[in-house]
Amino acid sequence: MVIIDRTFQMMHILSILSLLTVKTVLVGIAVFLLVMSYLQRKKYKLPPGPPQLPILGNYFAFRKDGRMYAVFTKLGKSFGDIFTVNFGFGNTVVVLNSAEMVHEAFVEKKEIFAGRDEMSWKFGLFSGGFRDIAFANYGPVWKLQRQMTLKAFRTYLAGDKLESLTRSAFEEVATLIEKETEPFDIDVHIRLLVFNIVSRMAFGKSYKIDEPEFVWLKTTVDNAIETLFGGVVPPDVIPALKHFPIPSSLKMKRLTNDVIGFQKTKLEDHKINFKSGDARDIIDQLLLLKEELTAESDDNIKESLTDARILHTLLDIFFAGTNTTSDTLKWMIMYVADNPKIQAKIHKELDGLGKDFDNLRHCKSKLTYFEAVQREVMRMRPAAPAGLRHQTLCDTKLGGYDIPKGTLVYANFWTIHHDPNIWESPEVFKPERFLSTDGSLKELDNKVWVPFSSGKRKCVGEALARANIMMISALFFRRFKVSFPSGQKPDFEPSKLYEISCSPNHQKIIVQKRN
Ligand code: HEM
Repeated sequence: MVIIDRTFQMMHILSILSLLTVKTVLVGIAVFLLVMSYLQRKKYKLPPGPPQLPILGNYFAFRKDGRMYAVFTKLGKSFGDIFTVNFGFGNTVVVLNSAEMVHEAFVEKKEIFAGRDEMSWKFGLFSGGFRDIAFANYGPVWKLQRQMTLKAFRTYLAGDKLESLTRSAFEEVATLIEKETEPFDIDVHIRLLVFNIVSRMAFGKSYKIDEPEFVWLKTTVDNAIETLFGGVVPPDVIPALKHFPIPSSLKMKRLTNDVIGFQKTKLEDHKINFKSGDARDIIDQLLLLKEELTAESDDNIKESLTDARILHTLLDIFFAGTNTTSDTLKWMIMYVADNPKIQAKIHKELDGLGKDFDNLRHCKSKLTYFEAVQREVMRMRPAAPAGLRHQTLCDTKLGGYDIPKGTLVYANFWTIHHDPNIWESPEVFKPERFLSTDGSLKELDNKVWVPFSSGKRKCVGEALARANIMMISALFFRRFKVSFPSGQKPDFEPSKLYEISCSPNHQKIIVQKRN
């Protein structure tokens, strides 16, 4: 009896102690963060920002509207071109909120602002320990990996490979669209089309609309984007928590294992049938480049295309390349549907190509109005309106403020694209703003038109994305005419579901085959 009593007493004391420990740890963290932030503010002249709660920072500002760029834009009205904001749990970032500030940081000080945050547990997990392009820090291996990937992309851009696979992927999806006799949501068709182009390019496979692998891939890409960018996971606040079975961390791990497993099968299949002289797709191109690098004596060069790096480059292509391209195409369809005069001009220009339409990649100079429409869509609705976060690689200054080494930085491209000091009536869809009075295209000002960002970290897929968007939309508008059902108000408000992307809400559209 005495032993049982003692045991109960011990258990009671232990449970009180464990409660105290958790409380003490939390209070300790709060005090530590406050002291650190006070000391940092004293030592440096940091950009201003909204008042912050202890631990939670400005967490509640982001709870109301999940869209990061929208919150940045709102804060920018009070704090100007450069400010500091805290997502919570010490996750502080500096936001660049004007064309001047982004240009100074990403272009004039490009080497300093080219870093990525290698402390993040979730980005590290997803990128296999930062072995990809998007999350890896700036350095010689990353540079080479990026160059090799661009080289592999170029094999598609240089010849007719991209156009012929785009045409065949388009034909399959156009047949499905033609079957739609009632107004419908075109989301799944556009995504199927883009997935099929990207997956044919990456590993030579295309899908049917109801094929389980396609449905899985589409859902997984959405889930991964949501999980990766949807708030803080506990191990990113306290690294030791990565060893604990916390639901959000487990979800992240499961998802990562699933996508890595998927790409691994594709890579292993390719290795079995790989022939040096006959590169079938991007995996083969990368394997070929890897073979060439094996003879190199420089370890950095060899390291830039290990199997793990090829695998994670493929993941980047899917995660950074599919939703961005589909969202841009969906916005374009919506803007054109809402502007019959613009649609008529597009049809006239495309019809005027005659036989040249069979070689779209050579028609860019004849499609000036159409190009202006694409630029205007990407200005109005940039697919990644706040890009990915950068990190400074050494102490620097920006806009008169100190930016210490290791500062996390976001650029708000949305504000630049909607700045009335740069664009006349920025909320009006007006492709003509990109044209001279004689109808020729104005030179693009890459300081103010930045859907793909700028500097060292500029989107690696820009050329591929722009070629894809041009060809898919040319094929689409040559074949179809679009409109909104009468009485239905088009919804141009970007979805509030996504933190870093700018996606249209689901809505119905009428698509008619032209004569
Ligand atoms: C309309 C389509 C697209 C838009 C608007 C877009 C936009 C962007 C933006 C804003 C960034 C962040 C740059 C920064 O951190 O400063 C980015 C990065 C990236 N994008 Fe894209 N992107 C598009 C399509 C693609 C495609 C098709 C691919 C691949 C095939 C791709 C691959 C990447 C990669 C790998 C990165 C990381 C680059 C790095 O960290 O060096 N993107 N993109």
